[in-house]
Amino acid sequence: MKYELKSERVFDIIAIGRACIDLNATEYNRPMEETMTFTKYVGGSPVNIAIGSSKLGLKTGFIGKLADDQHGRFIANYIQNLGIDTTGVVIDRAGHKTGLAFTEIKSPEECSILMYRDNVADLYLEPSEVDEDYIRQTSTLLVSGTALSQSPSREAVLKAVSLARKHNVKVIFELDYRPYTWNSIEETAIYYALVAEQADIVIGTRDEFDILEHRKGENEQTIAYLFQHLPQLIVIKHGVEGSYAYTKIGQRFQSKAYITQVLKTFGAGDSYASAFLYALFAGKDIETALKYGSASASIVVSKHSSSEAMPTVNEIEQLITADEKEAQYR
Ligand SMILES: Nc1ncnc2c1ncn2[C@@H]1O[C@H](COP(=O)(O)OP(=O)(O)O)[C@@H](O)[C@H]1O
Ligand SMILES: O=C(O)C[C@@H](O)[C@H](O)C(=O)COP(=O)(O)O
Repeated sequence: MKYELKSERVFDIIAIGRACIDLNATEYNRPMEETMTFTKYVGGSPVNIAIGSSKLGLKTGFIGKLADDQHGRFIANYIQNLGIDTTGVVIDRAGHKTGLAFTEIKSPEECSILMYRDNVADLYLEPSEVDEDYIRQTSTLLVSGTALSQSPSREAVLKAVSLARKHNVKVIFELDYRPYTWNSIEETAIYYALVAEQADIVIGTRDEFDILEHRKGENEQTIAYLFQHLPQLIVIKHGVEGSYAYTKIGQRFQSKAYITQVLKTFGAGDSYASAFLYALFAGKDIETALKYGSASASIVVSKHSSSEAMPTVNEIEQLITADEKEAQYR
């Protein structure tokens, strides 16, 4: 079964939300208290997805607010050099700062993120800074849940979603739940539901769907709820246990995670989303798209960064083929 995304506009994907800095512990397998050096990368879920998509050859743009500082300029240069369109990027003139994510890698299983996100420029994107003509040029709009956590970014995103609907742009909602940017779980559930009900594709982990539904649920309950609304395709990730895709017409697809030598666990979701979406644009069926997402995530969790480590199509396909060959001998 296919859910085809058509590459018929100037952009395949425009992502909206944060572009920040990841500072990943250079000496890993220890607590952050004992880490003396960090390596700098571009980070932030939606820009990571834009980077991953662009590396896979999709025509990609980004809408977001960058701080007028060294970090903001580093991010802008990095994404421009990758060929991501930055027409929708706005520079903050009010002194807000770039968000920082320090990552702790205690062991491959024990990773955490220490985020510095007070007064971050990305959450100051104004509705007036979202341009209708830009949105109408894309086939899909990728919305990050964190961008809904505070005003005015929340209203900017709601405006983008409404323009997307007006211009027949498919809305992809990546739940991307970061607890520290929200005031309460009740508030998160309200805005998540608002956007999820209007999205065409919703992607998240099982835990993130629990936040959206404000209850501990099962996949079957989630799809029964969301398929009463606009979504056509729902992807629910279960970490190393694999992932599922459900269609409105009642199909269910599944992929395992590709076992690898894990260095750290973050970056999995963003690389998964870019490769899954790439595969839908490439005309692959949903089951194959799940494999692309899972293989891409497996590659990224074996490397040090989230953004820089985003794989090429060739790397993803080699991993899938090698796994299939190996399965013949198992
Ligand atoms: N330890 C792991 N080894 C290999 N693949 C993994 C691992 N953890 C996650 N993945 C892959 O990444 C996907 C997304 O991971 P998950 O942890 O569910 O999302 P997120 O990173 O958004 O929290 C999973 O569906 C799986 O394919
Ligand atoms: O999203 C962030 O702000 C931090 C990311 O850049 C970081 O690399 C990360 O946590 C990615 O996590 P994922 O959701 O597991 O892909």
